[in-house]
Amino acid sequence: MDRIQKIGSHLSPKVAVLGAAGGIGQPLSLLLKLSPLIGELSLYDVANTPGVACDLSHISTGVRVKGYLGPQQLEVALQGCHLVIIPAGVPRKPGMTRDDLFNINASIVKGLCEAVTRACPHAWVAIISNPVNSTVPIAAEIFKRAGTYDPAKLFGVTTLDVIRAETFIAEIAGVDPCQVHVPVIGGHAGVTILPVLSQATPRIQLSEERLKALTARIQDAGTEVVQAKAGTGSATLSMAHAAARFAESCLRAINGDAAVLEYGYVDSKIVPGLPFFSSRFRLGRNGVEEFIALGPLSPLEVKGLEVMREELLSSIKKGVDFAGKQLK
Ligand SMILES: NC(=O)C1=CN([C@@H]2O[C@H](COP(=O)(O)OP(=O)(O)OC[C@H]3O[C@@H](n4cnc5c(N)ncnc54)[C@H](O)[C@@H]3O)[C@@H](O)[C@H]2O)C=CC1
Ligand SMILES: O=C([O-])CC(=O)C(=O)O
Repeated sequence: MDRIQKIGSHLSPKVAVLGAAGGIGQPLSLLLKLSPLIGELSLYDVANTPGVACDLSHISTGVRVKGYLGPQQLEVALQGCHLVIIPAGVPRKPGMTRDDLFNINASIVKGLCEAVTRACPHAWVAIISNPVNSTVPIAAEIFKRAGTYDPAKLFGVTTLDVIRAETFIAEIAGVDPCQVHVPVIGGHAGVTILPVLSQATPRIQLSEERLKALTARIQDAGTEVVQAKAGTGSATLSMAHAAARFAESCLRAINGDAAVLEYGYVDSKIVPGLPFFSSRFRLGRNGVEEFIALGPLSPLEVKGLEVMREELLSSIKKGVDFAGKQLK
């Protein structure tokens, strides 16, 4: 009886993927369809969602799948959602920075977040669309203006940086990536991505030159994929896995697990002067419930934190200014 009540008291969360028919959206939706933590999957895009939803709906798991197409169906798609994941927007081509995507993706994220304020104002929102360093501050401004902002429930997804750092360190250390833990802090673009290699477990002993090279590889890993894909897009499969891992953490917390540790780019006071910052936190039912201190940084990492400051701050300001102009 006790067990039945416990199970019965759990939610069967409804999760929306906005941009569900895209390069990230499709494999992410597939992974979410396989999740035991989800009751309903709401797939929204401006193209091709009926086909993606129909295809996924034939997979024999308990997750109900519905597809929604075009702006007139957006708020219907969002009704009752507990978690909204946003990979909508254009990806990079070789030679572009993530910031080059701002002009198109800022408006897309703004429009989607406005719909969230009307249809599911209490949902957790996880933003994948680049430039994450700016799109998350845009979302925050939209939510503030609507009076629905809960800083504990808005995230930029930086899990891919953590996954890459785990993978590259595992290669060097010759261990299973599952055994690696490494903090990756800051933001999600170039020098704003700061792997804290001095805190990696298992400990890695590398010369300063090799530490710098490993740091640079983690910072430039997105570009490595963009170049390998040669004009057809950026990371999609590894990103889908990363977003599914992040979503699982959110869903565990939504369902009452108060001991979930994650990384994400959030409204933060952890580094004075940087109002959005990615670091480790503990999730609970209410979202981010506790920030984990950064811990001791090596001289190289202290320098990395200083080097990122200007770029991260200017990306945050760009997002806030954009939202301010749009909302006038
Ligand atoms: N945070 C991260 O670590 C990462 C972020 N990204 C970013 O994710 C975004 C998506 O990348 P991909 O899936 O590869 O691009 P994609 O072009 O394959 O897919 C994007 C999807 O968004 C849809 N879309 C466009 N406007 C929309 C709107 N207003 N409402 C709903 N859907 C809309 C498109 O129809 C398309 O299906 C890009 O901005 C990319 O830079 C990519 C990899 C990692
Ligand atoms: O590099 C890109 O444009 C996509 C991205 O954010 C990543 O792969 O980390």
